[in-house]
Amino acid sequence: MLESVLGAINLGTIVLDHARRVVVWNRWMSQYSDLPAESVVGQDFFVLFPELGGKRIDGAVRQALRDNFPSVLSQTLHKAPFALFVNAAAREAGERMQQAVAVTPLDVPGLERHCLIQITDVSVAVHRERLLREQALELRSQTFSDGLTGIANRRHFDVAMEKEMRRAKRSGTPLSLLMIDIDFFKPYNDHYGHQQGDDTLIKVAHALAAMLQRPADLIARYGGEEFAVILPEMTAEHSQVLAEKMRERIAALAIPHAKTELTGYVTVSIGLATHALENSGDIAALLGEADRALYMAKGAGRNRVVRFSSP
Ligand SMILES: Nc1nc2c(ncn2[C@@H]2O[C@H](COP(=O)(O)OP(=O)(O)OP(=O)(O)O)[C@@H](O)[C@H]2O)c(=O)[nH]1
Repeated sequence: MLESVLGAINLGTIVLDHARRVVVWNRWMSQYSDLPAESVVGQDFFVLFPELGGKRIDGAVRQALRDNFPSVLSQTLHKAPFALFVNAAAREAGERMQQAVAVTPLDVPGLERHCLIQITDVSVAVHRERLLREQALELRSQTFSDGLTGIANRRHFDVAMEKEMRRAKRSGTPLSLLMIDIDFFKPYNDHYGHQQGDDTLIKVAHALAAMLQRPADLIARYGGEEFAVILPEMTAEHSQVLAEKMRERIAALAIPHAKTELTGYVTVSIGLATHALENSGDIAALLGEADRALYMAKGAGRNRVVRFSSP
């Protein structure tokens, strides 16, 4: 009965005696290792499988036999200690079965202590776990990026802004913010249609994003056709130079705009504000200042950069 059970059980079962010789090697082990019981029983386990010598399993067997101490091998550290393959194709490709291994001391009446090694196939669980992890990463990136343009979304902007404002205050470095808005975008949409409006938003977003070179610089889609750029450790003067280049770059894209009152091409207006040590304030104040500068750029004729200065 016990032999039948051992043969049918869906688990690798190995028993070693006190001298680490194989006593039991069940059918599951033969099937996935391609080694029949006859070829292994009676032999020193670690001579049969020299690659396991000195590894965690070696220590676990030693602990079980000598100290009567059971172990479960960490699945993350020891994914596939045994050369077991789910099928011939996997063997061919060298892809080992993912394994969970437990080593348990076994007291056999009248004999010295033995140890039992149990191996479970966890390939399916590991695969599922990997999928879940990938999905989690994907979801995370979706919650932080704008679905249309692929740049950071408003939530990402808010998180980055908090972080950069804290950093600026701590280190006493300046923090600049640009607010960029496409000019006459409503008439653009009305004339060319929403789909082409979307395409233009994407082009503008990508052209602006390509101009940022430092890792901490961040461009986000702040609203419908409005972008915000966080520029840590950048003075008002430098930010103004960059903003001017951005404005020129969008004009140079030469995206036709039949309904603009300006150049005949898509243009942007940019408001700029900087907080430095002396006026380092809160996020709402910085946003308000950049917004006010953008409003002034619009009022002054659009297609221009305006730097906030206190009245
Ligand atoms: N295609 C498209 N249009 C959008 C999107 N989000 C906002 N808009 C449009 O952007 C336009 C914004 O227009 P307004 O803010 O009124 O201003 P404007 O026409 O750009 O004029 P000024 O900003 O004063 O130069 C509106 O027509 C919105 O429908 C979007 O995701 N896709």
